[in-house]
Amino acid sequence: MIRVAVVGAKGRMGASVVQAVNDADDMQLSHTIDHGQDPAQINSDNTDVAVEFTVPSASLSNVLTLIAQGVDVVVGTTGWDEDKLEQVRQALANAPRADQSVFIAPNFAISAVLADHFAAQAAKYFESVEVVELHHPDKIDAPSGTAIHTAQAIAASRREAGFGPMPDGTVTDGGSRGQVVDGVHVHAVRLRGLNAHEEILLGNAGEQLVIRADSFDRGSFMQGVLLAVRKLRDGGYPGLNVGLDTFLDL
Ligand SMILES: NC(=O)C1=CN([C@@H]2O[C@H](COP(=O)(O)OP(=O)(O)OC[C@H]3O[C@@H](n4cnc5c(N)ncnc54)[C@H](O)[C@@H]3O)[C@@H](O)[C@H]2O)C=CC1
Ligand SMILES: O=C(O)C1=N[C@H](C(=O)O)C[C@H](O)C1
Repeated sequence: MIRVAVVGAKGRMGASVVQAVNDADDMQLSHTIDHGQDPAQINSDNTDVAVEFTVPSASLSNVLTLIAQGVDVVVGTTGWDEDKLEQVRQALANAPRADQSVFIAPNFAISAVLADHFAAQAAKYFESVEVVELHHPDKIDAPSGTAIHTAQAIAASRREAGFGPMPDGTVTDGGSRGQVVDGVHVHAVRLRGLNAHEEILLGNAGEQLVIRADSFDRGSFMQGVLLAVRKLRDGGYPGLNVGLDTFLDL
């Protein structure tokens, strides 16, 4: 049995992970931790893999603690930038176990991962690309971690293809053009009734391609979370890996 700890267990995602682990034949819960409880209770004697879904302001500290405890970590919390990722790499370089792993995914739903992949492929064939993400109104960060990841993938693809900036004649902007991530405009909608959705709009003169991914409920993320737990437990992914495509044949 894979011994799994859940950090952020009382949250929307954490509670879903607790249920998914309880429902999995090859896993058992070792710890459920939430705000105010010490993640250092989790260690390599009682846990194989910790799953972390908390808040962007707490995630790095939790992950560094878990690395020091000798535990592999699957992270779904958003808010990662290059500086934070580098701190994780350095902590892993000094980790108790040589083959220790941290896996971070901005999105564990296959629809979102494929949308991201297809958007990066398509971006080099279109003059204009913009990203719209739509979420439930209880989400605390905007734009979504997924949308930032998508915009960065689109920008990298366009750079590789030798593309310059996109056409945009906007002169006055009170914020309506969204946040510019790596040269790509990203727009965030918050609406009761939604869960997690993303649309990538690609345009040329006289034509448009729309790529859309919809997560209608949190169950959509669980297959990806359990896959990551199993992959880390089986080994072969030492160090820091980012993105569910790490485990997919794309
Ligand atoms: N990668 C993915 O596929 C997905 C990622 N997310 C991300 O996961 C994160 C959590 O999302 P939700 O569960 O919707 O949020 P939530 O607000 O429902 O849950 C967060 C939980 O973390 C707890 N928490 C806060 N500080 C903590 C700390 N220091 N230690 C332990 N627990 C702490 C809170 O008490 C709460 O129970 C967000 O960053 C969200 O964007 C959400 C859905 C899918
Ligand atoms: O907070 C959410 O709900 C989600 N957060 C992640 C993000 O910010 O990309 C993943 C998914 O969009 C749901």
